Amino acid sequence: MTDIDAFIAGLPKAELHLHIEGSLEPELMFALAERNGVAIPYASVDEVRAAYDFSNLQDFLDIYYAGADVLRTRQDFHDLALAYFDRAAADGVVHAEIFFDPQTHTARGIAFDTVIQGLLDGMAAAEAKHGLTSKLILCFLRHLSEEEAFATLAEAEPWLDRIAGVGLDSSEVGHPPAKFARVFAAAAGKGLKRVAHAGEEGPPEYVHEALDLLHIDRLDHGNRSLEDAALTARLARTGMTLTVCPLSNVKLCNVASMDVHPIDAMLRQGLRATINSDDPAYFGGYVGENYRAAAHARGLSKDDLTMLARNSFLGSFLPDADVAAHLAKLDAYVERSR
Ligand SMILES: Nc1ncnc2[nH]cnc12
Ligand SMILES: [Zn+2]
Repeated sequence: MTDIDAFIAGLPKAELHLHIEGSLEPELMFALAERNGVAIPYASVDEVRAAYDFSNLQDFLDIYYAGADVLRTRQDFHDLALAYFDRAAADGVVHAEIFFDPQTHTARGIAFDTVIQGLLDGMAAAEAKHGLTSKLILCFLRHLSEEEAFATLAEAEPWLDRIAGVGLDSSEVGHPPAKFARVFAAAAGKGLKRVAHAGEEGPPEYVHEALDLLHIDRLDHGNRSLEDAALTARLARTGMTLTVCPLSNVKLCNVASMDVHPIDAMLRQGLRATINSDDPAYFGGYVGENYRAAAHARGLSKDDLTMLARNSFLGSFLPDADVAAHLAKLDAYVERSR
């Protein structure tokens, strides 16, 4: 382990961009398929991993939605969540704000309540086991209609005190944020925070829409904002958090290789960038691996890494006092590491 790797391992961090369905490891996929008597189109774990070769977001999404079919019971969602939290805790994650895609499950006849109860069970178990705190963000699938998003928000109504915010994910190009302006306004009216994937594959215009029409509190990915200097300056000036996912960007061919990843350029331009894993079971690594890959390829310094971890707490939806407590622990860690 290099000095930088050891520094990253011990660095307290929050993860702000993680799709819980994207943490389904092939081993758990097989175990759940067997437990639930679900047929899957793979003969072995190696065959599953070999299928994870994507040329774009849609290639990945097709496999990701198919994989989620093994998730059937409250216990399954608990097991999925706790497996993620175990990995995250091992990487120094002390707080996680995780996405879930209820429509992927309700469309298959799995009740919204089954999904959320299982995830909440997993979150409680993680706090008891690791002291790792977490929040839930309900994502609307943008390839589905506004009407379906409103129906999902209605299903979430009994659970609103357990949901921190709403997000927007799935196929970006052709499904601009504008399509969801009214449902995001309704979510805001219910006191929910708002985040959206924008500028992952879609143009800078989608980031403008996410800001101006969805009134987002946090920007997921946002890479293509860099193509628009005025937009980049606006994001920097307003202290907007970007949840950047380096391994995802490379796996989905949005960035040609880690050697040219713009994470350091983002920091230099004053953006509040963070590092996250997106769909770690599919993209080759959890948050620690994302930090390590970016650090080695882009020559990130300990100061850069500390800034990324600091940004993860500043960009979280934790109360100010909790953020301050996390930052104090981060500072103490950095001081000890000098
Ligand atoms: N990277 C990503 N972009 C859009 N939708 C997603 N759903 C899961 N991962 C996603
Ligand atoms: Zn994502």
